Amino acid sequence: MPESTAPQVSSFSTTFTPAHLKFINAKLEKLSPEKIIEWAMISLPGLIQTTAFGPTGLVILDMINRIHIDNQAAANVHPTPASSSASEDESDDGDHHFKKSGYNTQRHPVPLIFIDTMYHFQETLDLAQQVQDHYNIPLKVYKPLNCETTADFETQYGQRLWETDDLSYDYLVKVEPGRRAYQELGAQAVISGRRRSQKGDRAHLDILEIESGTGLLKLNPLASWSFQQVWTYLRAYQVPFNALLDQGYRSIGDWHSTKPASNPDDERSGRWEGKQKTECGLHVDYFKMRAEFQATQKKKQALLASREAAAVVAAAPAIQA
Ligand SMILES: Nc1ncnc2c1ncn2[C@@H]1O[C@H](COP(=O)(O)OS(=O)(=O)O)[C@@H](OP(=O)(O)O)[C@H]1O
Repeated sequence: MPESTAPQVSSFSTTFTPAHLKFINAKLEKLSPEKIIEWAMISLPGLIQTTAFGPTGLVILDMINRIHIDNQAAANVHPTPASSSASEDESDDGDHHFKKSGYNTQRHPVPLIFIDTMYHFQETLDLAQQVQDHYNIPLKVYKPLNCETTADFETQYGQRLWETDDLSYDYLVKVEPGRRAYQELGAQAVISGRRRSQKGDRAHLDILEIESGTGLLKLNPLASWSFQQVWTYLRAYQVPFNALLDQGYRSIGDWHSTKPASNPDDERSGRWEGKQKTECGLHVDYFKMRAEFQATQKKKQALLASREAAAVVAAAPAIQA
């Protein structure tokens, strides 16, 4: 049974009371997303961004890069462009390179993680590469435990696990790898691309949340934006985006649970179509999810054991005869 080590408790957020959180959120509500992100980059230790390269996450990523560039410029830092030769460096001053090369030559200041469920669209995987090239960022990819390929996953858990045991599927492909990422990177605060206009559980999303039990901070800097605002930003700043958006997709997850949006007023209407489900588990109570997963595994093991015992009993008369 895949297990991460016990979830760490964020030492930073343990100093927050509910009153502190309310106060901070009231302040954050008055800030633009850029200012929220800037505040987080300065104030929150162990800050990382988790993204499936949805339109919201791409806006956030672009904003982080712009803030980083501005900060470097303000601090008069002159990074060496990855592509320039030594002789060019001698003839031009650093500032010239900085302006000429733009943010493609900057080191990304907030670690970026992507959970590869093994069932993403090829368009999403292509975009992941495009984004890394565009921003010159080292992407940290996390996969289901002990799985390099889809075949590895299916050897361990069977084919189309989402049809037979949706909860275990979500835990194995998203929740556990995500938690492993947070542990390994020492994350204390995680930026996500959720927005209130995505409706469902997200309709009343706070900008800053504290995960119960672990104290992990979750920051949703674009909580107040509409899809249209996100889209306008992407086009205005020429941010790379998923080719599936041009085919009517609005929210993009695994290929087997994602379709173009069926309702133009509900951007997540193409996710888990025909099911009650609205979340993959990444943003629900971690301990509850883990407990349910463990209970399901126990039941499966008990069932297997009783089937094996029944088979032994059934074979017994044949052996005696
Ligand atoms: N596979 C994967 N890897 C890393 N991070 C992920 C992943 N799936 C979801 N997320 C994070 O959740 C944000 C909302 O995603 P979705 O609207 O697609 O919903 S869901 O999480 O799949 O239910 C999503 O926002 P974006 O950054 O806009 O993609 C991420 O912050």
